[in-house]
Amino acid sequence: MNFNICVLKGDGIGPEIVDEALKALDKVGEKFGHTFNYDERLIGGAAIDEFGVPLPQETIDACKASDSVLLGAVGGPKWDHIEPSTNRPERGLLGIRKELNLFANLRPAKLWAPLADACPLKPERLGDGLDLVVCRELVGDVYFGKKWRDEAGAGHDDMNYSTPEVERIARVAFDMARKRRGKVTSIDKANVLETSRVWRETVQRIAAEYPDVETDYLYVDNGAMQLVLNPSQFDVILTGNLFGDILSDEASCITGSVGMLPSASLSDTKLGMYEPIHGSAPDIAGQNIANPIATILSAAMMLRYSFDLAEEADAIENAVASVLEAGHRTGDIAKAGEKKLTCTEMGDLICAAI
Ligand SMILES: NC(=O)c1ccc[n+]([C@@H]2O[C@H](COP(=O)([O-])OP(=O)(O)OC[C@H]3O[C@@H](n4cnc5c(N)ncnc54)[C@H](O)[C@@H]3O)[C@@H](O)[C@H]2O)c1
Ligand SMILES: CC(C)[C@H](C(=O)O)[C@@H](O)C(=O)O
Ligand SMILES: [Mg+2]
Repeated sequence: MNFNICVLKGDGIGPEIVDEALKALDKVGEKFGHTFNYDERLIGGAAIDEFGVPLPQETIDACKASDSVLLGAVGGPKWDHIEPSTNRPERGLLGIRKELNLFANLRPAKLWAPLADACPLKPERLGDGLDLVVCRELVGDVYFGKKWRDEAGAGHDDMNYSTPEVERIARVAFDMARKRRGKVTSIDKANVLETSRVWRETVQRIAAEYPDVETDYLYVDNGAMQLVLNPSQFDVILTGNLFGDILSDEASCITGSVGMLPSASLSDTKLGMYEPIHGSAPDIAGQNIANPIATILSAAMMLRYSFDLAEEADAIENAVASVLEAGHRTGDIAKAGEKKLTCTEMGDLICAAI
């Protein structure tokens, strides 16, 4: 089959890690007889440099015309002077999420068995290990509320959640829990925030439609603590945009590195956007040492969710497992004294294993 993918490499390590994911897709195409066509467009700082805006209309149009979008990362010190309410690189990412109505951000975090020693938690804390999905609402919350400075110079960010916005992401989480271990933990701050009260009341109502799914409610401060004290209690974490951003980075470090966590951003159509959860890592950009696994696994999620190619997605995930099993590591997951592969070498090994 033929698939058209809009490729947004972005900034920093973005181009390095996306190139490895494209190699993996090509390998899958070769093995299973598919053709993946790539339409490369600019976003983030790269788009600011070329077009003066982080999300040019032609990038939006190309994404909408594609079957799916693969993104690296945006941002970096070069553009850090630009204020958050205007055209920062990150606005390009938020903008494309909104344009494509990607309200459901799935961030699976699992500790791959060969990486047990890269996990910072003591084995007794890990219990049955870490295998959870953060189901993060992605187009609402304080991210998309009005932002302004008043005359006194105070900053304001409006935080909003409507009932329909919570309902649709809650259904995604409960449906997913049914296919997994049957548990949803909804994380909010309902003891303080009105948005979280709407969140909790709505989740409670949707939970009643899923009596077969166990539902738990935690305040986010406790949730953050539970994640490191007893991570195996979590199956699906259902949470808002801001809390999901923070909790997913926290979950990622239990897996050994933020460089291991992929994500799928989904709407109610098949057109999704797939990206690692990490950023553009300016501290290591241009050195060919970034871990490409999160991006390669994001490409696998694209095959699974946008293209319904489960066997092909399995081929990528099994290849990652076998490369880790054989002891190959990039710097972020290597132990002291272990050989550190380059980004390209890791991509090559995964392709060979596919
Ligand atoms: N989705 C995105 O595009 C996205 C996500 C997060 C941050 N950002 C942006 O990226 C820029 C840098 O942000 P930051 O430093 O807070 O977070 P970051 O995720 O870029 O980096 C945090 C740390 O993790 C390391 N790291 C990240 N990805 C890695 C990988 N694949 N392999 C090895 N190490 C990796 C980095 O070297 C750094 O030490 C900022 O402009 C931020 O806004 C973008
Ligand atoms: C860069 C930023 C806008 C983004 C977010 O906060 O959603 C990032 O941190 C992420 O996790 O994808
Ligand atoms: Mg983040």
